[in-house]
Amino acid sequence: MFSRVAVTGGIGAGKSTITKHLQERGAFVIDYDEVSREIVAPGTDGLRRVVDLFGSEALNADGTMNRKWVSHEVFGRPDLRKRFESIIHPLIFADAEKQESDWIASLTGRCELSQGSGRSGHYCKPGSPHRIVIHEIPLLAETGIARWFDTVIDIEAPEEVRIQRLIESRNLNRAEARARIASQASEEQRRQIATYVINSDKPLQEVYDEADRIYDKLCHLEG
Ligand SMILES: CC(C)(COP(=O)(O)OP(=O)(O)OC[C@H]1O[C@@H](n2cnc3c(N)ncnc32)[C@H](O)[C@@H]1O)[C@@H](O)C(=O)NCCC(=O)NCCS
Ligand SMILES: Nc1ncnc2c1ncn2[C@@H]1O[C@H](COP(=O)(O)OP(=O)(O)OP(=O)(O)O)[C@@H](O)[C@H]1O
Repeated sequence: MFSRVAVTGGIGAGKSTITKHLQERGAFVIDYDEVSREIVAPGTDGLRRVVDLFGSEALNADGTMNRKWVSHEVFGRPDLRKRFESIIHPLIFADAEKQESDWIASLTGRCELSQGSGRSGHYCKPGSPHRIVIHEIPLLAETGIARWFDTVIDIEAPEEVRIQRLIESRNLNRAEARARIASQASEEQRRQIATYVINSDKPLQEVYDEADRIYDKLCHLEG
């Protein structure tokens, strides 16, 4: 069988760090931030629609989307952010669904598929090797799609810790970090949709050990 797992958490909480670790343990990972870049690459319908919304100021000289400029426009202006997201999110979900279907197709022969209750409608038969697909979705609580997943792992860290991480590693200043956090669901809202919560405000090895315990449990599920 396989399990559909969502990893979520506020910006800078440590989602990518944990997901990358679980990828090394064999999970198939779909990174929604990465997909969000691909669907606005030069020449895509996504980028054309973004330019329709914002005008050509949304473009860098080389024709790529000017992410810094778009960030300044959308964070702090919820109406504009919603319009932007209404273009981007359906494209992200469609791409992620395709990545998952392709992955399922690649399991054929290695894992017997049967109809199941998941969104994709396929589960590997009991007794087949267990596979985990992780969807890394920053805005899981915001987009209301948690029910698509068998398990939701929520990564959390105190806001000040996340702000410091963003300043150090993301080239964001304090005001930009705060504006992004203010655009996201609250910790309480994320906890409400979570099967498991991992606090990432501790040494990385301890975080990995906690993630491993959850991963091991998921791998032994029977379907
Ligand atoms: C606004 C954009 C251009 C900023 O680009 P930038 O390179 O600075 O950030 P990046 O894409 O690496 O995202 C970093 C983090 O910002 C946060 N974030 C991104 N988009 C949003 C949003 N619409 N609302 C709240 N937080 C967001 C997430 O925590 C994400 O992990 C970009 O994030 C984007 O296109 N956002 C819309 C797509 C989206 O919603 N992505 C989240 C996937 S569900
Ligand atoms: N337990 C930890 N201890 C120290 N630093 C950490 C820890 N977890 C994550 N970090 C660091 O914090 C930064 C943000 O982590 P990461 O990129 O995993 O977060 P994220 O939730 O994926 O962020 P985003 O929402 O921006 O994609 C990175 O520089 C990472 O190395």
